Amino acid sequence: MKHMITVTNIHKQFGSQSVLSGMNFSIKKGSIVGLLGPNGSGKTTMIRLLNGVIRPEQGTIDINGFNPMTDGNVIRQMSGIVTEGAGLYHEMSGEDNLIFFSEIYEVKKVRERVAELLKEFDLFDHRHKKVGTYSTGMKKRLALAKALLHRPKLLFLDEPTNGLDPDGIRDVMGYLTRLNQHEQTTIIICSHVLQQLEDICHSYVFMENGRVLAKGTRQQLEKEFVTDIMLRVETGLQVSDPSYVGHPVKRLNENTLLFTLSSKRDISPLLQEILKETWIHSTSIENVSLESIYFEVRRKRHE
Ligand SMILES: Nc1ncnc2c1ncn2[C@@H]1O[C@H](COP(=O)(O)OP(=O)(O)OP(=O)(O)O)[C@@H](O)[C@H]1O
Repeated sequence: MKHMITVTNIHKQFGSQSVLSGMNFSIKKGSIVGLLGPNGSGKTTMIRLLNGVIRPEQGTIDINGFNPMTDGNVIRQMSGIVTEGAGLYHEMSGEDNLIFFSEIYEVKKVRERVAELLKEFDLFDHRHKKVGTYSTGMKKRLALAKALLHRPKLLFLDEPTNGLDPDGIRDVMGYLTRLNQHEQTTIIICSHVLQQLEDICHSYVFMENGRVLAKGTRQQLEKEFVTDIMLRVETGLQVSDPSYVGHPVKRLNENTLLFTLSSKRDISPLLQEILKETWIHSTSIENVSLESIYFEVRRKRHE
């Protein structure tokens, strides 16, 4: 598959502060990628470089064959961006905001496109209200609609779910998944709320202090960084040893045991062994969530 973005050895300083020091990663066309890292790790700076708003001291960026430093306008035409500020006009209605930005982006059939997006984002009934009176969720949805007016092939989202309630988060995530499936839009999401990204991202770039700590699909990261599997089993099994059929085990409460396994392949034989003796009501792997992989990556990198 072809790459939409290739970032090679990017360095960026603000005054004497080095913010990015040798960033390398690439993003496949049509994928959803999570750019993750703690506050101040340089995520927003990276997005601004990709957009051609600021320039690096060193390194190259290729976006679909274009260079943000010289072809910023082409890249802004083919991409949409949602940032914290969102750049909406609060004294204007939601609809007028979208019409205004349609002209900037030279959108064709403005009325139809604006109505379509207002409906898609559940804002049609509120289209005549001033944006200043909108709730946080409505503003976020309008910002997304604004970013999508010109049907961009590439979408940058900086903390798209900040301030949203659980329903709002689910709606935005659902919309992004559909957009990616129907239009093959490449989507880059910066966030530190890992749980929300788990279901929608195809791959991840973990950042820290302006560097890439690790990157890959969840399966790749799991393979590289998760050595032991922690399996939680709700069962009537009575164990007295610190181990059962060769696997270390710890009792968490009356009916719950935590097994440490060296691979997922150990799960079926272990459960079969338990079932010979007693019941099992549920099992779950404790340490393969995106969040625990992320902590494991950081722990291993700091060893
Ligand atoms: N225009 C600027 N001038 C000076 N310093 C800046 C500028 N923009 C960012 N920085 C600094 O660069 C560092 C990285 O900031 P950046 O906003 O890229 O991080 P981030 O990973 O997006 O963080 P957050 O999760 O808090 O949004 C911070 O120390 C910030 O203070």
